Amino acid sequence: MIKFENVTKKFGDVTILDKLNFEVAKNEKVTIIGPSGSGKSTILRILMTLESIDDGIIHVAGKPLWHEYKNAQTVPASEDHLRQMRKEMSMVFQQFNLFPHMTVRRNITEAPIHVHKLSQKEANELADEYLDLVGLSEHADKFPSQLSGGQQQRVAIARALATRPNIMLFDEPTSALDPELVGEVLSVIQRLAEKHDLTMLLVTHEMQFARQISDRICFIDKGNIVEEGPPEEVFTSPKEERTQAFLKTFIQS
Ligand SMILES: Nc1ncnc2c1ncn2[C@@H]1O[C@H](COP(=O)(O)OP(=O)(O)OP(=O)(O)O)[C@@H](O)[C@H]1O
Repeated sequence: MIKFENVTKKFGDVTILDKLNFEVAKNEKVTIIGPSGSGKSTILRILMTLESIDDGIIHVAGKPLWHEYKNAQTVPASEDHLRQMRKEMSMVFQQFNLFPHMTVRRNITEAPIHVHKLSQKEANELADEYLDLVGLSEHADKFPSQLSGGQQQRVAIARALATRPNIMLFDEPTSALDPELVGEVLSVIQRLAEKHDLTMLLVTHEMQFARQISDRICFIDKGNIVEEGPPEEVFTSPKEERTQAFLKTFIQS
C-alpha cells in the first residue's frame, strides 16, 4: 500500500532520510519509533505531500506519489496528480488543528463538501457516523473550545475518517494531551485498528500502546530503519545495539 524506495530527504545540507526503504502492506498497522529528530514525522509529512523528496520514489496504492508516468516517462507530479493521491490518506496531528470558529459537525463536513464534493446531507450523515464512532454524538453542535483536549483529538480523528481514506497516519496523537486524557484517544485508535479495514502508520512514544495495536514496529535512527519486526520481538529482544539503547532510555525516562 505504501512503498518508499531509496528515498532521500534533506533540509538544507542536512540529510534527514537517507535512501530509506520502507513498506506498509494493505491493512497493516505499523508503528515507527525512534529518537527525537530521527525523521519519523517527516515520513508522514512526505506522505501527506506536506514535504517533497529529494531523491527516490514513493508508491501509494500502486501509484507514484511525487511522480507520475507520462508518455512512458517518470515526471514530477502535477498538482492534479497530487490532489488525487491525497485522497488516499488522512493524518491526525499532535496538535488537533481544528477550526476554532466552526462547530464540531462543520469541522468534519468541510473536507467532504469542499474537496470530495458531497452534498450537505451526505456530509452530515458522514459526520454523524464518525462522531458516533468516536463517542461524541452529543457534542456535534459545540465549538472546539468547549471540549477537552481528548475530545478535540477524537473530533480530529472523526474528521480525518470522514474523507474515507484507505490510509490513516497518526503523528504522536496523544503527546499534546494531559495524561488523564490519553486513554480515551488511544482506545478510539485501538478500535479503529481492530475493527476497520485501514492501513495505519503511527508515530508514537506510547510503547505499550504500540505493542498492543501494531503488526510491526520500525525503529528508525538517523534517517534509516535500524530494526523492524513484530512488537514482541522488537520490544522483548531487540537485536541491534541502537534499538536496545533507545528502548532502555525510554524505560528509564
Ligand atoms: N521544515 C523544516 N526545516 C528544517 N528542518 C526541519 C524541518 N522539519 C523538520 N526538520 C528537522 O528534521 C529532523 C527530523 O524531524 P522530524 O520531525 O521528522 O523528527 P522526529 O523523529 O519526528 O522527531 P520528534 O520525535 O522530536 O518529533 C529534525 O532535526 C528537524 O529539526
